[in-house]
Amino acid sequence: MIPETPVGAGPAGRDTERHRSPAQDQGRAPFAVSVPHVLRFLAAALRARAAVEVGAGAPDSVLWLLRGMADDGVLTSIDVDATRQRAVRAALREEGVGSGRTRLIAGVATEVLPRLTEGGYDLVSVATPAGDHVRYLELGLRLLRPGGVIVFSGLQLTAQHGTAAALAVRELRHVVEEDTSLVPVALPVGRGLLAVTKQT
Ligand SMILES: C[S@@+](CC[C@H](N)C(=O)[O-])C[C@H]1O[C@@H](n2cnc3c(N)ncnc32)[C@H](O)[C@@H]1O
Repeated sequence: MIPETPVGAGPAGRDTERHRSPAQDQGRAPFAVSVPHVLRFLAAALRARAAVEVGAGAPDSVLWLLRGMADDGVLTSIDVDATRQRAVRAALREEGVGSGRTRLIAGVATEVLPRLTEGGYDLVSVATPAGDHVRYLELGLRLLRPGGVIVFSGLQLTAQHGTAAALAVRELRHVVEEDTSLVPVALPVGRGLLAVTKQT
């Protein structure tokens, strides 16, 4: 039997019953089809000690990534919206997450990512709305150590033809398919998820 994972337990902090989001509720289940579960799984499988998140938005993805990462792992989270980052910082404090576990950077991802260490990361998670995904793939792959993974969530894999979201997915898919060194998997999780690793 797979043991139930108590929400908030583990490296990211203590359990808090008060402010439970839908994603956290899913953490009560042994397993669930959810983006946070995939992020935690990838972070754990990769034994991630260094990860990057593009588009923190809400605290959930930050907390679940940290839960999967090594106890001393550091998550660098980039978001252009400083207000959202303040909310993330407050949630991390409330969960008892040590300040050394995260590096919150307020900025435009395409400007911040090139400043990060090449080959220094196990996992890159992209959760921004459709737009610069091909650029994020290029910049994200540069950051990964051999065997590292870049994962896109909220991709709208089934977006209506002709929409900006559909175009973004088509472009990303085209670039991934063209590069035979890349190993992708698309999953119907959330609005659609694509994980890519590079075969070396
Ligand atoms: C959908 S939310 C992310 C949700 C969150 N990761 C979760 O699942 O809990 C998207 C976030 O991307 C941020 N964002 C959008 N464009 C960005 C950019 N160019 N650079 C950095 N952050 C960006 C937005 O401010 C927003 O907070």
